[in-house]
Amino acid sequence: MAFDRERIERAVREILIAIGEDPEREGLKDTPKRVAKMYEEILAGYHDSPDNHLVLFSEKYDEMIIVKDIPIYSLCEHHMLPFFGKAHVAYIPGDNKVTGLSKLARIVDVYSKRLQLQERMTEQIADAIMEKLKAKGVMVIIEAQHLCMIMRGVKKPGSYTVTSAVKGVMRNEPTRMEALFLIKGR
Ligand SMILES: Nc1nc2c(ncn2[C@@H]2O[C@H](COP(=O)(O)OP(=O)(O)OP(=O)(O)O)[C@@H](O)[C@H]2O)c(=O)[nH]1
Ligand SMILES: [Zn+2]
Repeated sequence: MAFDRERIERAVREILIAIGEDPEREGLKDTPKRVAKMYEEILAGYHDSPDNHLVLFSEKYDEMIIVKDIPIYSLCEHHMLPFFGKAHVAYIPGDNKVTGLSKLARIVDVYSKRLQLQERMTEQIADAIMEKLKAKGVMVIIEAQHLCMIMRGVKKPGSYTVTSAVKGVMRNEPTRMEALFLIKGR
């Protein structure tokens, strides 16, 4: 389904009324429009897929490739509040096929710009790289702070959630250790 901006505008206007605000006052009159436009941007992943980004090219390289500290911003599906932090992506190419480094970050965006669970997003990124790149192995680690745990509910600022998805040969102990060392070492 296409992104329905007008429907979001109507819904946001309803929320403004429901919380006791005046949707016609100057500061708020364009807010439904702004929020709809914002959702279109930060939830753009629903209309995107790794296929739109993954350009493969041949390179005789069969060692590990890591792009680390990729900033991520997503929305938790339970509260629609942001969670944000860093993603680290490591893969070992198969068939001497690699992709542009920026494309790994683009895949992170495809899955983070949706209503998500951190665990699911981590798996989806790893599966996409494994499958589309025909990689021999993949490790994805995401460390994030969830605003739903910070500004409401249990209110635990400073807590981080770390998730990992490890596929293929990356599951072998020495390879896994090498990836972790390269990701964590500065
Ligand atoms: N596993 C997982 N849980 C998440 C994620 N984002 C938010 N949550 C949790 O989803 C749960 C939803 O729990 P509920 O009890 O249905 O909602 P709630 O009453 O608002 O829960 P509290 O946050 O404990 O107040 C909470 O424990 C959140 O911390 C995520 O990415 N992964
Ligand atoms: Zn939440």
